[in-house]
Amino acid sequence: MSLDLFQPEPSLDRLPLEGADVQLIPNFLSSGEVEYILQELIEKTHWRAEELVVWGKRYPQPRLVAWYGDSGRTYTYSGIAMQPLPWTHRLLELRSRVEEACAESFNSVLLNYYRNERDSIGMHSDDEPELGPRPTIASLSLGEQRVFTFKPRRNQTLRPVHLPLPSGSLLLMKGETQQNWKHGIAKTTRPMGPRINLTFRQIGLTLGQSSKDLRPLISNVSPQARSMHNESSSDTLLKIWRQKEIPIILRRANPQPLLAKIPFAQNNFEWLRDDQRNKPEWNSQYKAWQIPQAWFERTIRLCLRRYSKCYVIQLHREQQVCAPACWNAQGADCECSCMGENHGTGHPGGRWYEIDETLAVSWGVQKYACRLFRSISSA
Ligand SMILES: O=C(O)CCC(=O)C(=O)O
Ligand SMILES: [Fe+2]
Repeated sequence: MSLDLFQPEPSLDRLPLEGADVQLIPNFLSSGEVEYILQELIEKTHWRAEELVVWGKRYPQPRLVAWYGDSGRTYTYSGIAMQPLPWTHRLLELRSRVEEACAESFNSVLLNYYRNERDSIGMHSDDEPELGPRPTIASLSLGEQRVFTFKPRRNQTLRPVHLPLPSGSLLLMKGETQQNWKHGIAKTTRPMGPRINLTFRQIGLTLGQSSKDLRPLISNVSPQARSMHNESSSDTLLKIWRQKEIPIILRRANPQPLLAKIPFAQNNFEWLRDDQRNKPEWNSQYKAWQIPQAWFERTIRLCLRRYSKCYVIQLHREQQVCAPACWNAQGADCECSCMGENHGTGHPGGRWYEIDETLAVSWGVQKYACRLFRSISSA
């Protein structure tokens, strides 16, 4: 094994990424160090082959993973609350070197093992609430060089940035990076050797039991398996989902159908259909009716007429500035930052509903708003 005695000084290159703070230290580890650490990590890490469950269907995750860290930092992985494995000597050594380089401290590390060119990680942001609003993530790469792609989350005028991550490099993502950009590593057709990536993170307080049964319902088909969520608001959401008095309309990302959970009545099928050409379909897994997206406004009005109250759960774009399109809206659809508070207020004749309660909940990379609608006129 050869040691590089004359490594160049690590350099800190800041990437020109708008609304982000990303730095790359190309030679954080020497090639000699990488050689034995990579082999040791491949052999000694307790790798897990995870599965993603999306709508009841299982998909193997295209890489192996492992989670190490301080005890008591529960981590929710594909709906399973997981305890980290205790730090090994090697991981502690790497952690202290990384901490020194970026003047931050970390209490956990996620390892990803990309076995070959077919392994990948889908586009995602590491924006789980437990990481805090402006997390620093230090990402150490060993082995085959793979291309790390950044794509803007909202500002579509910005172009994707492709950054090759050399073996031994340390990538630091700080500040607003996770709020404004997604990242991922695509599969390639060119054969690739093994690569291990370690992301050091500072995880907030223990989450406790996760709300497993609701999770697959509103997580979108993101290959990003790791998802942590805000437990108190997700528990409230779970209670809302389980109650049987007030109907719930859940609008997920397009093109998935709406889910309508309606208190039991013999004629629900006919009532929901209301002479439409399409038919509601019963989803026995979620005990809810699947109905077309286009029925959103009509179904809310139907529910308010019959039950006078109705929960509406839909995507919430926290960063989307509330604008005239929202104030002058006539319908119930509102994804913007006001969570429906200003919605339709500028429209003469007023709204046909009031909002009684609002709840924002993070679920994986998505944010949802749950609003309780109450009818105020003959809807
Ligand atoms: O493998 C990498 O470089 C990225 C891993 C990553 O984004 C993650 O674990 O969140
Ligand atoms: Fe990530």
